[in-house]
Amino acid sequence: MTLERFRSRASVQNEIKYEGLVYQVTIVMAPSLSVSVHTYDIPAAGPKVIYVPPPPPEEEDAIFNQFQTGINFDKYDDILVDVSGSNPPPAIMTFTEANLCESLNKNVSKSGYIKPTPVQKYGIPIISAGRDLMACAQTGSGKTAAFLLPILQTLMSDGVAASRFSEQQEPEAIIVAPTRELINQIYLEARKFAFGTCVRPVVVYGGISTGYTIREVCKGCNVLCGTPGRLLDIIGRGKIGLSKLRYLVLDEADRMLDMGFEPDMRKLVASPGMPSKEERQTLMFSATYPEEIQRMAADFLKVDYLFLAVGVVGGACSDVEQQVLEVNQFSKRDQLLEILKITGTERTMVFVETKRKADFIATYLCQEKLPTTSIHGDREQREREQALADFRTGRCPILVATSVAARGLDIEHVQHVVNFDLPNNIDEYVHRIGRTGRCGNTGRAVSFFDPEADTQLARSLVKVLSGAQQTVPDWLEKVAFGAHGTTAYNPRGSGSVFASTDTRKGGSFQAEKQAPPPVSNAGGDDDEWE
Ligand SMILES: Nc1ncnc2c1ncn2[C@@H]1O[C@H](COP(=O)(O)OP(=O)(O)OP(=O)(O)O)[C@@H](O)[C@H]1O
Repeated sequence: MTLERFRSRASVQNEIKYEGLVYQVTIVMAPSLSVSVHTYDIPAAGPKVIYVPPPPPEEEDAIFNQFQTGINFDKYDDILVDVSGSNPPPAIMTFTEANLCESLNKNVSKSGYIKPTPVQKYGIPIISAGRDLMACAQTGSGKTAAFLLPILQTLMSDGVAASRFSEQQEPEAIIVAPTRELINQIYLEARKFAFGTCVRPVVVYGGISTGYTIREVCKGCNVLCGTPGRLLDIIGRGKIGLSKLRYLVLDEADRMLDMGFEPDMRKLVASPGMPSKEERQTLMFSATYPEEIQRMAADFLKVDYLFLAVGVVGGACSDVEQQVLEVNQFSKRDQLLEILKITGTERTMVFVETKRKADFIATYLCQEKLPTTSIHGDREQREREQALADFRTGRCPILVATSVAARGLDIEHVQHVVNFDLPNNIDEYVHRIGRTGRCGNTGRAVSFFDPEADTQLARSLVKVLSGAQQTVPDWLEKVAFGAHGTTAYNPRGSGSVFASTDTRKGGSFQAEKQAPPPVSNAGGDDDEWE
């Protein structure tokens, strides 16, 4: 018998999957024992990702690089706030009342925070009191610190410290967000507030080397920030234990629970060792909460969770001047050029519907000698991070983006947002225009409304514009209420009036929307997301 024939009969083959590779181990039992190992990439995961992102800044100045508050920062105090649910703790008015420990207080001051924003005034004591929370506050109004500060405060006062000596790390907090760039931003915020303490945040997301990610986790991990896919992967590999978990935070919670991510979130809470919702604290934050998502969110929260609404749930930030132009498909490019010629080197984000279009428009603008970069789900992670860095530094003051950049990104000096293509649901619009007008600064958003494609959005657009005290063009009102012969609904009727929309009380603002969005919020490009 030849050795080959013997192998086929008497060998044992085993496949071991580890760090993005399949190790195919062949053990031949006789005539002499031999072992061979072949490796290949796990096919489903595509080519092995070897990108290791540049290390985060170490210098204090860069860590505490501040986003300057704007002239309207104090106007946040005028926004109506509603907390629903039983026995909410009283709000705090100052950071001093938050009783933060010395290091955290120092880091808050070094970040340039002088007084808390409304979502912080109400959110911090609710979280410190151990309550579950669903919080809704407008874009750019400080939701990240609203959950990070009370979590870090508890971990610091309990003397939690990262340990390098364990193969399996057991974080006290897990934070999830829908995109790589956003979770990295949250991680950098956590790292800033934890500066000089023993609490160690770590970030895990797709598109970077798994081996590198695991090594980072194994250096010690108290606050694990992750996108769902990579988070589940790391947990599945046994690198993360959940027995010490106290906090589970869903940022952009409505997105995390829509049909794109809901299965992953359910998998996460069903992971072995995950404390039940009664034993952990679950916190959800977003600027938008469709009612059907709120109802489903209750599955993840304790029955007595508190609902915090700062202003109108799903409302746009009124520091953004919104303009809607009627533009057909074929004149969009010329209109864009006109706008960009006026805005000059001011930082502008241009949102388009598809990845291909993002490349196409970015190339077109570069040919027109406008320094432009782009970000979308088909670009490699290295390119995505470079694009964002070029935009942040102003090297490329124009960023063409798909939905992947719509939520959460906090980039200073973004004065303009252009919706080259409108998204197919209004919540996505609210998030996109919220990339400007942040932290009390003013901004401007121009949207191209193509009657051929965008009519279904008209009514909710009118509602959002009037809710943010913006001028509603007559033609848009006609499109919204004329063509389809609707009711005596008055688009300006209730927009400026505060309306709480805790579904447990029965909603109002969201309920008035025409054609509620499908349960997916993703916009056109679902594979943009983690
Ligand atoms: N109390 C404060 N004082 C000064 N600046 C603050 C304060 N709170 C937050 N900021 C800054 O405001 C900016 C916006 O905050 P953040 O990104 O948390 O907003 P957000 O509400 O999460 O927005 P989005 O809905 O777009 O995710 C950040 O640069 C943050 O550092």
